[in-house]
Amino acid sequence: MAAFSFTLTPPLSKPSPSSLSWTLFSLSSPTPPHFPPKPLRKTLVVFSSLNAKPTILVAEKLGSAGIELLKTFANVDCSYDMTTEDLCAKISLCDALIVRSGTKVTRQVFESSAGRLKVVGRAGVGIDNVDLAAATEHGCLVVNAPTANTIAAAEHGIALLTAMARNIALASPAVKAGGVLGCENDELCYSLVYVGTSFAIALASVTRIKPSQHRLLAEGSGCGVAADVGKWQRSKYVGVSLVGKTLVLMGFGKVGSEVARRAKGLGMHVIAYDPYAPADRARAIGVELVSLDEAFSTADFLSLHMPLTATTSKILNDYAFSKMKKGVRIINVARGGVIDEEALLRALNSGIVAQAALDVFTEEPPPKDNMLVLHENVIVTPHLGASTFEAQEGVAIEIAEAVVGALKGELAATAVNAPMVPAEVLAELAPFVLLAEKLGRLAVQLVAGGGGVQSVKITYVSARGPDDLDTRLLRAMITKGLIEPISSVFVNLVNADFTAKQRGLKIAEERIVLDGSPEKPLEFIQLQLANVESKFAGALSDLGEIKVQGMVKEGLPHLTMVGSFGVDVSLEGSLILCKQVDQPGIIGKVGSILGEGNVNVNFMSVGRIAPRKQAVMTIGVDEEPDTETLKKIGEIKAIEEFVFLKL
Ligand SMILES: NC(=O)c1ccc[n+]([C@@H]2O[C@H](COP(=O)([O-])OP(=O)(O)OC[C@H]3O[C@@H](n4cnc5c(N)ncnc54)[C@H](O)[C@@H]3O)[C@@H](O)[C@H]2O)c1
Ligand SMILES: O=C(O)[C@H](O)COP(=O)(O)O
Repeated sequence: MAAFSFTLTPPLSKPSPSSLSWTLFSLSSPTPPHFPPKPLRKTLVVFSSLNAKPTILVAEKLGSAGIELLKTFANVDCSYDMTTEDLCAKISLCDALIVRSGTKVTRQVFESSAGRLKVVGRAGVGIDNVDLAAATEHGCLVVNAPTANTIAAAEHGIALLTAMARNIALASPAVKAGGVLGCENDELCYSLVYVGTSFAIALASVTRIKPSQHRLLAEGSGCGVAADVGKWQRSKYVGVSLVGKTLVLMGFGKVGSEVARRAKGLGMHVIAYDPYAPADRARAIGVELVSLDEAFSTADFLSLHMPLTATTSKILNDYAFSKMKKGVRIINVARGGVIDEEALLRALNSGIVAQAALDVFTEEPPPKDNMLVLHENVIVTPHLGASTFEAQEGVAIEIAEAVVGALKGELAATAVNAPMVPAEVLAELAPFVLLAEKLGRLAVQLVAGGGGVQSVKITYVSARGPDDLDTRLLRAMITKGLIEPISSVFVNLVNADFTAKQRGLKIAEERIVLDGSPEKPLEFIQLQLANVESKFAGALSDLGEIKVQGMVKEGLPHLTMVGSFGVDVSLEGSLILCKQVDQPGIIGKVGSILGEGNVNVNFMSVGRIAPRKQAVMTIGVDEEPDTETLKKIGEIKAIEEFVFLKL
């Protein structure tokens, strides 16, 4: 009697949290997610909607062009000024969320989304208001709009620099209060902080105060503005020149570089501290990259252009100020948190820092009694760096395209928490991506016990050098294939590595370079699962590991090896693996049983050690055979074991 086993488990389709679900490939027809689309599309992470439009929640004001673009694809809910509670309440009804810097997208938001939120779009650069770890853990892609507000931010940096150097923010309201608005006894007086049009800064605050309160307020707050209203004080507002002065840029990325170009045009000597910036890019702009100590000790003006990270947090602190020249001037259009605000206040009061111009604050808006904001040598704007009409329209379009693209499953070029794979690389890798997932699905179903695997070795064999093959996508798809069939989690490119780690799945990758034509990115992929029992002994290698191997033929994934048996079957539909003693008539017998069961065979191949010795027969089937049909196959005498696998 033949020993046989067959599996109708585990279930491969999972309940979706809503009618909208994510798969890794777009569905061209409403077939179950485990059936691959044909032809394969160039997609990474795909939002598949069988019948409903996705819903996009826009939580902060976005340029109209972006909103219009979103509306062509989705239901758009523009709800501004929501509390955290409001946001958490709404989010489980939304597939995507778009924010600027004013909304904190916390872990609570992802948890409240109950798996529905698939894309967060940050309409701007800084993503410090999005909990990226939580997004990744929830398989939510985060995209940003990193380029459209660069120039606006750089212009704002220059505006603050020049406005500060020439006391414009202080002088302008003083003149206006006396000469334009008037400042009569007991009349209410408006104090406008206005930076000249030539520097593209508009208003900051409007304060209604009585003249009798001016001096009091000024003395109490340390702010010179109110006390000086109505005065034509030409000697008080003498500034400092920029030409020949050293401007230090902390962070030499997109904004930093644009500030550098402009500052050089003003005749400044520009140097930068940025350990990650390429020296040749700096040289091309005529900027020298210097050490942190040199940056601190040589600056006449120091302008911040780095992201807020654990390393940059409070990078300007007491130590930093102690290294600076007396009279240094600070500009911050990056993030409030890169400055230790209390240390800056001390440095201003001690005279080390002569002036500061701040667009961003640790807490936004800053509390009313924030002593930095009130300091007479500090000028402020309410996070206006990106706020030009042009930048906001650009950002809105950039983020709308990114979010819609991500929901459609297109490559997210501005993904923040997933690998960005260039489109041409993706196009080439697409069939291998499908192969990788199929091999993972197949391998895990060969494991006895349903407990999954603890370690997998992936071998990529290619004629290309190891540096020419980006395996992140392939690894993610193998992980998806290994984990999804035995769990209820959805794995995608965003959360694959995290999910593997969380489940204790160790992944070792090896690349073998073959002689041959490097036209194809890969010859084949092999998976080996160690320390597991198999429900199909024929899949074990000589070393006792489950081993499967596949390649792409004519654009389609093929299984080419099971254990030590060479086979060749297209990885479509489902698969029956039979181990038998090679002899005439077996293929016919299995074929007729399947025919009787109305199961269509799409591929068949036999791999054998030698004629009349043990062989593995692989049969690709379009339909799932019923239990009776499988039982009949198992009863064929020559068949030692067999397994049915859903791909
Ligand atoms: N105020 C605004 O409205 C506004 C507008 C746009 C950008 N920003 C902020 O400006 C900053 C820069 O934006 P970007 O578009 O130029 O970003 P970017 O990524 O192009 O550049 C950031 C640069 O900082 C460098 N950097 C990172 N860590 C560093 C460290 N420890 N020390 C020195 N340099 C470091 C990076 O190497 C990179 O070159 C970000 O914080 C962004 O959020 C603010
Ligand atoms: O990081 C950014 O892009 C800027 O800080 C702009 O932020 P905002 O979108 O809130 O203006």
